[in-house]
Amino acid sequence: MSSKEKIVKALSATRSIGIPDDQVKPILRDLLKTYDGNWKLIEEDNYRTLVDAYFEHKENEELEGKRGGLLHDQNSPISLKRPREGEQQNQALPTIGSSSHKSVVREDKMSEVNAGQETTKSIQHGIVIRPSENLSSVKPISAIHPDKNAFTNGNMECNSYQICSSSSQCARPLSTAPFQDQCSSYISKCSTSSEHVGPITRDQHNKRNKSHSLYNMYDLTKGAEKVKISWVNELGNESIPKFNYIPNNIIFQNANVSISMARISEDECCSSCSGDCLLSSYPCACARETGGDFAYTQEGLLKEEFLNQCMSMGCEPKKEHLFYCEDCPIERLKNDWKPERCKGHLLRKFIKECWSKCGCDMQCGNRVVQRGISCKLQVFFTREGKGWGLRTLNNLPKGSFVCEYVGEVLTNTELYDRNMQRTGNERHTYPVTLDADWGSEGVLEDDELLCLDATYYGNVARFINHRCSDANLIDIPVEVETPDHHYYHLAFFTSREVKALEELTWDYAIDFDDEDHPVKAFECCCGSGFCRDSKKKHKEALS
Ligand SMILES: C[S@@+](CC[C@H](N)C(=O)[O-])C[C@H]1O[C@@H](n2cnc3c(N)ncnc32)[C@H](O)[C@@H]1O
Repeated sequence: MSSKEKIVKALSATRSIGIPDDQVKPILRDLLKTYDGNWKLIEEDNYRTLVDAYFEHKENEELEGKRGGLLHDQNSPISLKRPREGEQQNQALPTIGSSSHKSVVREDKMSEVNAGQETTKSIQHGIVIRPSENLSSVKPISAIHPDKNAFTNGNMECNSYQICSSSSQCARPLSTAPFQDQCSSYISKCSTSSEHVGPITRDQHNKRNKSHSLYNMYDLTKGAEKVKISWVNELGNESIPKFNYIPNNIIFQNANVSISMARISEDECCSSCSGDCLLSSYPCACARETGGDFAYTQEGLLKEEFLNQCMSMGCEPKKEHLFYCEDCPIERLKNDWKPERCKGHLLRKFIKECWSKCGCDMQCGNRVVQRGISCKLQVFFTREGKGWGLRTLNNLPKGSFVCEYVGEVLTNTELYDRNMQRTGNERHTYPVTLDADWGSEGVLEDDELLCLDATYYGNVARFINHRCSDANLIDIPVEVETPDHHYYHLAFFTSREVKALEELTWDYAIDFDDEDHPVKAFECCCGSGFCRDSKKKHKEALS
């Protein structure tokens, strides 16, 4: 069917429920723009997205009319105007959608944190530092055994309640309450809620979508990223969960992240460079971390060799990639009075990007992650029972940067404390440990080890679901402003070519068979032929 025919069909569907063509046309034009011309998403469910968008638009128009303001100009019926870069950062952070499963703890925490956010003082590349006095209502850290959270993962370190920031397999799941068995409830929810046939009426729409906001649907970042990120639920009524979108990490309270020019030596930057370091005749100091060769190609992709090395290190780490500590806290946790010898901790490969002390410009080819998301992404409700997921709307070549994992920077102790306050009813968890450089720092105490928690504040990466072994994303640690690797950025790159509309997935490195772990892992619905969740496979075999 030609585009013209598709438009005629769409207009006749909306006309049949009384929506005038001239009013729906600009909405359709905007949806096509947002979905990158993907008609499938508009046609599905008898043009439900289009009808929803129309009613949302109408509601917003009425609201604005009441307030005496104009929502948009006539040429742009759905105004998606975003602030220019930089404008957003000193504003209150945007809140998304509404959660159908709120917890008291979460609500309390949100208001506490919101109180602090208004007085954000300084914003430094990648990290917004908030004065701790604004967060004085947040519960102080209780005395916790330093190793209470730490668990062994074969030859790797992980912390309980956290996703391993490594593609290696862990011998223990790193799960918290939301990692509990949720698949079945999701599936039953989906199958009952997707029965809508025919375009919906305004009343139906109002009842169902009270909390939807057209603006959120078009861009869940609310202008915080360079690109808009839309979200859709093609299966039911559930709205996107409530969280505050932040494009850069924010320190929660006690995390020791020291960013200073003085700490960056001349050897650790390229102050004499200019323009684009990738074009210079010899690699500058910033390529030293990656063996004298930049990790990126001039097209902005990760170099194949570097990517393959990272992937194979994760799957089958060699002895030289492992750090063995003398008094391993992980082994000590298992058997305090007679600990076994350390099994080794993976020393991961880092990318090092140029930064503010370097002489090159922002368009330098060695500044990919810090420039932020540039591909077209969409958050969608998955069919398999995993909740929300992330997909790409464009084909992505192997080695493409997708996004960084962004959240609040917490110490492991703070995360433990936060987890203790959870109700246990949360469906999903969003913490990641920054433990890629275990070896060089020696054994870290829990109030030194850093984590990222995207539960309340995070970016689009919080929607990336797990897939066992053959996920299409790999997480790679990236040094930007802190040469010591205690704090770093965690960036996702495609590990192979990914086609438009494919879900983007990441191997959380969970061991689903670990019966001893105090918290049950979620039942894996990844659908991979290499799925490690044997219980799930067993269930499927029986049915
Ligand atoms: C980082 S969140 C991912 C986004 C989440 N699906 C959502 O709706 O917000 C991690 C949570 O997603 C769910 N999840 C991720 N991968 C899954 C999988 N393969 N099977 C089942 N649930 C999964 C689990 O509940 C997990 O705690």
